[in-house]
Amino acid sequence: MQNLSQVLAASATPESLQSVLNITISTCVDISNALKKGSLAGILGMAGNENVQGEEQKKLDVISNDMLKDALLACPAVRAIASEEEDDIVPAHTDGEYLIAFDPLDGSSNIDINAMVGTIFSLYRQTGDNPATEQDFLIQGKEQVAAGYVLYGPSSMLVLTTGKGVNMFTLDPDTHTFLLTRENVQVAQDTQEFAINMSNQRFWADSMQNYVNNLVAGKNGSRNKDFNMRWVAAMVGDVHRILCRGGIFIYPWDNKDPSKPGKLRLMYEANPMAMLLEQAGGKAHTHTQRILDIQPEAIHQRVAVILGAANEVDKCLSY
Ligand SMILES: O=P(O)(O)OC[C@H]1O[C@](O)(COP(=O)(O)O)[C@@H](O)[C@@H]1O
Repeated sequence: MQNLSQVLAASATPESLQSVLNITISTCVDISNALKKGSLAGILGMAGNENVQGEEQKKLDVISNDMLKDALLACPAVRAIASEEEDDIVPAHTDGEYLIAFDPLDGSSNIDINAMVGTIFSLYRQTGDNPATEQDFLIQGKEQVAAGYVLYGPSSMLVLTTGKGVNMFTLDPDTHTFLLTRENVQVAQDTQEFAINMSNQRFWADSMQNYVNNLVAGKNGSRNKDFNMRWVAAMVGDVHRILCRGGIFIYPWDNKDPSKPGKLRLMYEANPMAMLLEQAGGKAHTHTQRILDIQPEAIHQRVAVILGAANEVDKCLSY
């Protein structure tokens, strides 16, 4: 079975990009090992601070962020980093080639119940003579040179694209290496499985309420087929299910806080997942545009997300 380095070399991935990916992913192996210890290592529970999003940080949000930050700032190919847990971007090496944005621990509400969580990352190639600024990160998602996530579940899995399809790797706990277990993943065009937090239904736009009501109506409704629902409460887990067996994932706009266009963050949640879905033959949109075409305005910008099976995303948008 091929390991990650062999797959990256075989796909002619530039060595400098390989170095950033290898450091990111080997740090995820350390995070995976830490997670396995859980409360034995005293790493569960709250950290006692709030992040720039106004969310209470979990201890593991901070621990995983510090592990990735320290490892990436020490990598000469890294120009700067941006993280869900960092207020501002952090410049690294001015002569570095890559900007990396990451969500160190996605699905934080699942940590203390021992459910699925993950690390999501997005890379851009950019050089410059001056230390990087936030402005340097505001690049459309379609310019990403790599995107992926590590899912910490029953097994730890890496799902990665460098723009040449999507591959899945499984962590061998004995050798601590990711081995290729599924190549060139493709998502079915149609589906009968949807993922959305139904408890927010009364806050959605009428169009979204109509769309979801028709899913729930199943055979008795205009869709003439039954739909199943799943909600992992960790985007990384819901997207992984869709890459494995299809489906649609939606975190729509809602009027709980009309000032926010959505809950999920563009740079280190929506963009990397959108690149993975499109590389796997799926689609990823907000209510109004393709996510990878969005011109970012801020590092922690939020967007609505509708992604998954291409025909079902089109159906949802038709509402
Ligand atoms: O709590 P809700 O409304 O179900 O939202 C769950 C969503 O929020 C998130 O947990 C947000 O991510 P973080 O945990 O990184 O803040 C997503 O992973 C998930 O899809």
